[in-house]
Amino acid sequence: MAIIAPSILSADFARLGDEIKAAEQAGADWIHVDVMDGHFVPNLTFGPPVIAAVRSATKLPFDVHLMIERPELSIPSYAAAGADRITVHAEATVHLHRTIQQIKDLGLPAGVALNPGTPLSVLEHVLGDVDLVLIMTVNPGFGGQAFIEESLNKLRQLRKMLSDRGLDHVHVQVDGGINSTTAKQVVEAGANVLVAGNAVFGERDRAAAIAALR
Ligand SMILES: O=C(CO)[C@H](O)[C@H](O)COP(=O)(O)O
Repeated sequence: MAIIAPSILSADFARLGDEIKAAEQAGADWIHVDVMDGHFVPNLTFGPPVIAAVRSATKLPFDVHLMIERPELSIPSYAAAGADRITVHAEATVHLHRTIQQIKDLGLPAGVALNPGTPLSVLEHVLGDVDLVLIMTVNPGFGGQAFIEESLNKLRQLRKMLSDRGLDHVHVQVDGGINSTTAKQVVEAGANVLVAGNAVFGERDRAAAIAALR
């Protein structure tokens, strides 16, 4: 069964702790934490102090997605703030292999995210080191965008790459434009972790929203 990770980018920031608790009560598996720096993506969200402040709101894992340039400079701060897993963008660090090892050395599962325009080939020599690959199904930066259909081919190719290498245990996560229709499509194409912002926090009944995604 797919892991559902509501993205707090679409939550009410004025009530962030309560929103996270509501997502847990509604049946979420992970809390997806979107960190944006206003440089790598044209939007700015929050950093370690805010994450640390809401960490006690839930026992669910914090799945921290760093949409920031040079993540290697601040990964230890996100770990200290309470990240349970950290995903960096392949496009945002020159030393992807070293950055993955840095996350693993902190005792956390490491993920690599790819923008829609980035080919799977950048994963070729690090695939055996990662716990998760995040296929962005929109261009990162904002919630509420339309799902990019080409992502389905990318997901199928990624699942084949993993299977060919005996790496079926690696999580395949999708993020952007996921709703009850696209959820079915991405799972059929190989995704097993679904990030959803508006499809969860935009709905009054979050439990029904998460059930619909499953
Ligand atoms: O990483 C993100 C944007 O960069 C968000 O997680 C994503 O946009 C979720 O929002 P929605 O499900 O509404 O598309």
